[in-house]
Amino acid sequence: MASRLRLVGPTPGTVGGFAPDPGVSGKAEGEREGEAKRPEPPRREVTALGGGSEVVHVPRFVARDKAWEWFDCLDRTIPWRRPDTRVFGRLGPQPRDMCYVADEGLTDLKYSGHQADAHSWDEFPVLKDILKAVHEALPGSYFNSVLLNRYQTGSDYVSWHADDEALYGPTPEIASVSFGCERDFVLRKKPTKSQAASGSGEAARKRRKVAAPQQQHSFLLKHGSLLVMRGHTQRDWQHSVPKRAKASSTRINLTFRHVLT
Ligand SMILES: O=C(O)CCC(=O)C(=O)O
Ligand SMILES: [Fe+2]
Repeated sequence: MASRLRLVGPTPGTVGGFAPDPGVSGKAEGEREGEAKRPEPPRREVTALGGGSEVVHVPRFVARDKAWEWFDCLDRTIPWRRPDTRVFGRLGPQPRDMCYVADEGLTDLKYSGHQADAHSWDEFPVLKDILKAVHEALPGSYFNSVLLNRYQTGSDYVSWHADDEALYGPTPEIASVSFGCERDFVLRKKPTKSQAASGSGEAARKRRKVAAPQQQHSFLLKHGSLLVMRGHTQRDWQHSVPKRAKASSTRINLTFRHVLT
């Protein structure tokens, strides 16, 4: 479906935490004497999903080399774990590695029957650097936790879900930074109450598809990209990172969240 896409210019010099280099002295055409040249800010694409839900995508949030430096550091130093979780009643290893970092004293994060042990930011200076870049790119935002996921191959994935736990409040902002292998990130509209009541079987799904094709949006999340979900996105939409046979290398994703205190 056609997406309602807006391209907007970000706050100059703040995106990605990469403020203009004070040493840059060349003047662009039309620039006034004494005015420092600013590097082009990364392009932002804003997709209005309707009903007060919005996604902001910054494909080149982090410069390539810096992003590889961060990838290597995260890959090597994070104590990755693959815990058992319960999906549709079945207990099994989560189909990706994870780690959770949060401010001290916050409400615990529980999902799919698993309680994530929170590490401290002080253990991982690299995460503080990435958090700083995210805060500078999103003035007014405040994140106090991050869930890290590592997808080792294209068989690793995250299934359809919404990050709609009560600890994030009714309209959470979630900032997702990706490194390494590019993967599709797909959003689909949650079924309405009457659709859900019409059944969950294959026949009901087909009936619904004919009556109203499910709204869906897909974003290719590249190395060094940022994607922000805002407003009612967690209430009204689900998201997933599907398996991809062709994805042969590791991807690391960080979702920064604000746990209400
Ligand atoms: O890996 C991603 O892009 C998304 C991860 C995600 O949705 C989650 O951790 O809740
Ligand atoms: Fe999620």
